[in-house]
Amino acid sequence: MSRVKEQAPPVADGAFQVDTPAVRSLRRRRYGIHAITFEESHSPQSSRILLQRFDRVYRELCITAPYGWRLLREVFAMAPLSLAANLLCTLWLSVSSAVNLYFLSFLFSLLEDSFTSGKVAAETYKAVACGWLTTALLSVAVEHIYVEAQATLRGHLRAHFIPQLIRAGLRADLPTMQGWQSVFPVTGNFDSEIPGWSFLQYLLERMRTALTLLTQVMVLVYAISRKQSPEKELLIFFCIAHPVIRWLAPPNGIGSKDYIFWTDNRYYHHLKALYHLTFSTEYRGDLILDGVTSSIAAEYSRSSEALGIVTDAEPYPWVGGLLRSWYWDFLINITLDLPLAIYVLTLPSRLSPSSVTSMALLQQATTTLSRSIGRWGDDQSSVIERFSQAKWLYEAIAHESRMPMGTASYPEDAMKFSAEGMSISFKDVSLRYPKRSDEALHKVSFDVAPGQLVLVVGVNGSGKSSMLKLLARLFDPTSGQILIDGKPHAAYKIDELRESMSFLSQSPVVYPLSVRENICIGLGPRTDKREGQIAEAARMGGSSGWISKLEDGYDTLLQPSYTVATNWVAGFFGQLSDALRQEYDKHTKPRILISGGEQQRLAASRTFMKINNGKIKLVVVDEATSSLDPVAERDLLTQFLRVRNGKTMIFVTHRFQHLARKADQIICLKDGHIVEHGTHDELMHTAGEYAELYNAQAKPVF
Ligand SMILES: Nc1ncnc2c1ncn2[C@@H]1O[C@H](COP(=O)(O)OP(=O)(O)OP(=O)(O)O)[C@@H](O)[C@H]1O
Repeated sequence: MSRVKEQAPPVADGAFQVDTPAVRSLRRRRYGIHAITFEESHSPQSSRILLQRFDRVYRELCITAPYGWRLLREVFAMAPLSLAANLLCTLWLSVSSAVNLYFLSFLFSLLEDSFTSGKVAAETYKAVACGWLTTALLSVAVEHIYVEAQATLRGHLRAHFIPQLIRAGLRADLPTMQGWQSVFPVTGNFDSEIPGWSFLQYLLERMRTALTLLTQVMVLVYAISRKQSPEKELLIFFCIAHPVIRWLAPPNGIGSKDYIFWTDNRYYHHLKALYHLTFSTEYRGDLILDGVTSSIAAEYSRSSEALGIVTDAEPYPWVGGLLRSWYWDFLINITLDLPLAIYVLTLPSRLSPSSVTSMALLQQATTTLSRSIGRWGDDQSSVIERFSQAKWLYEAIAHESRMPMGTASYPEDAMKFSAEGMSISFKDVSLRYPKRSDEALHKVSFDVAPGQLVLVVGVNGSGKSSMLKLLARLFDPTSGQILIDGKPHAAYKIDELRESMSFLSQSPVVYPLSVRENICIGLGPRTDKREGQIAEAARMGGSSGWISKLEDGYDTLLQPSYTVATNWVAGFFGQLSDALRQEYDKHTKPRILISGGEQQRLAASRTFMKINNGKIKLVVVDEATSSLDPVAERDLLTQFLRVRNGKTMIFVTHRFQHLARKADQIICLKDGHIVEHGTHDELMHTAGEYAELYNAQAKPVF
């Protein structure tokens, strides 16, 4: 990777926003195509600033440390043996290198004695060698146990925290989940998601490195202090020079500061999109149909030329266009490699048995210490950061929906469940979505009596789906009130209210579960899901036909969430052996594509399963037949009308001829306003918006 000349930054490089007075500011840099923004602490200029910084760290620790402590206690309570095994292994691995160093220095002093006395203490040599060997064997065994102990502890954490996170995640409202990354400490990558693990690992690692360093230094000091030779001071100097220089050197790159980076280079984005288009199978069919395959290469070359030769390496902390001055790296290297050279060069003037063993000890000591210091420096995160992660985890687990939750049961009279539909009143309801300047609904008012069939019509973007989202409380109105059975919508327990509604949306999802689970997902865990009922729901939704053609029938996984992993280099470049490739094919579950119409039928079957088995008082069907053929659409609507049985039903559809005369009332929306409202005959009479939409369905285009 080559560093290229820095491009002109969009804003002048330097501090542009003071965060905490005199302590933190944001700085910007450019590195190739990337812009980087990071927090930088000012170098302390006065004791006052230093004090402020300590105060800040102290206050943050006071807030976050109790969470870390709570996490540790919880881990101890749930997996005491596993935690103890981790601690003991860490302890041994921390001191083992110092023990090795001790044996080495002991061996050297034996050698020195042998040189000066001319006698070889064979038994002592043997004892030291045995001790050394045992330590090495023990370390190998402990490494193995440590790997297992870590895996077990991760398993405990996963089993303990993920269910709690899932419950909290499901409690969150829709607007919160749209920015879930800031609320929940998950990346969406389940395979590597182990809540609390990075915190524990950090503590164990820090403990290991600190102990290693401490014991190594102690052994070295002990070994050197026992030496009789005049080079004692020289040895000490060489041993500490490297650690001290590394300590003093500024971090290479952004270091431990928080940073974000992005690229606003439009050529780069364009190239990335074209690359994705070419190699992603989902676009290939459309690319061929659109006849653009030949122009993509030319388009790529054009944009590539416009981009020029520029680095797109991601600015990780250790680069980021912020390399430290060259002399620091020079000093670090020279203090690591040169001591031995200097020592050897000056050796002839004072050659002794002690000098030879000192040389070997020096070599071993600088290498070992340097490794330990490097290990310490590798993890740039701070204690506060890790404790904050523990705080974040507990706050996420305790997360409650920001939507005010009611306490009233729904329905208040449990006996009325299936007997009567839901009554709905919208009173001057307006809705403005976040980050939108216009209102999706403006002062909408209407009443629906229990058991009525309501048709909502209007052109695209008129607010039909928004009205239904309010009913399900995906959003709350910006102003106005919604009454359900005479009570404010928000007064009810939201789960109970939603359990009595059944929604079939305009873009149904296929969950990454089996066909059977896709049909049953709306039901509570305690509901009896008999095969006959599932088959009946599939039949009513029009899914029986296509499901019967699947090899695994109802057990088919339509979107497997787990694919077989390979060491991708071998896999991608065709170097996987035939035997492994066969194994790969055997375990790879392909994604089974079903048509848009089949997806809608599957979702409809799910809705019927809920209607047949739940206590449904309201059925909402939002443009759910758009991909169905006319026969399937008619059959589906007939099925809905058959299960009506006193339930309130709301249909949103652009093809509403079948339903128009059956509807008790029709609401016609335009630009978020109700422009017409009444029965089919009344609205046709006025010859307004509704009549135009109705007649347009029958009119030929040409
Ligand atoms: N989540 C959202 N965030 C911001 N704006 C939204 C959101 N959902 C809908 N809108 C906007 O609200 C307006 C009404 O949208 P809505 O989906 O309710 O219309 P619709 O009548 O159902 O349209 P269609 O017939 O195309 O389904 C549109 O301008 C749309 O862009």
